[in-house]
Amino acid sequence: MRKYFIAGNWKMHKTASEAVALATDLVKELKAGPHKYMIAPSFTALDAVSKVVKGSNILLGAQNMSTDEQGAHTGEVSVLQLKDLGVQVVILGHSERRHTYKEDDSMINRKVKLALSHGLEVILCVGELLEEREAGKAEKVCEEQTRLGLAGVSLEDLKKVTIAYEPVWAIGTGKTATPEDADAIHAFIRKIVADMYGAAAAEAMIIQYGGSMKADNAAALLAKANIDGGLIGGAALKADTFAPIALCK
Ligand SMILES: O=C[C@H](O)COP(=O)(O)O
Repeated sequence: MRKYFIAGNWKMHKTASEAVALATDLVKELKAGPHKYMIAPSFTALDAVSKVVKGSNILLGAQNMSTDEQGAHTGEVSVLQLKDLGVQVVILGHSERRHTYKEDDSMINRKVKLALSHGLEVILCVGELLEEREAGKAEKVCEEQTRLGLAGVSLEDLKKVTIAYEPVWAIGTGKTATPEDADAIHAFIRKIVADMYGAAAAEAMIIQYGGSMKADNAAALLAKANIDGGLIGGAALKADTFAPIALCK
């Protein structure tokens, strides 16, 4: 049986007490789960959720991080502050950060390198907009975001990186890439990683799919050779919609 990396990105949902309730349910439900798991609550709930997942098989993730270790960065959260709360994984370059908050590849790359230098795992998100897909540029966009996001990352540190392919037009829209289309982009991203780091590193790279992944389409997506897990938004907000994905065989 393949071992997948199933991650929940709770985005800007849930108060701390709601987050604790969901995390408590998930610790119970995923206890014997066969896969690797992560949940990423809002910054405001990290401390409380950290105490719930401690000692469980669920890693604690953050949804973003500052480019700098400390300093005059009003409203930002640093890698040291995340580590202080027990965060083990950080999602970087999510399309909502890229497109709504205008984070560019060089900023994302600084964050990737800073997180890795402090021993955090990174989920680096890449993915094209609808107009880019329609213009035949999906591969070009994913290649650029992968190459620029990973620039300067050593082969050793690459072991702590997961790539999440999230076609922006599929996020929160109910539209999912077909398993075949998603797999083709995943295979393409793997080729880029092979070109940058060699075949063994590319083979070992976990590439998650994200974009309206739900219990009823997860199995078909995860059956594809190049889809190694999921980064799940909407369906991660309830135990009874997340657990069936997380426990899939
Ligand atoms: O980080 C998660 C993705 O943006 C997917 O979100 P979604 O499952 O709500 O489409």
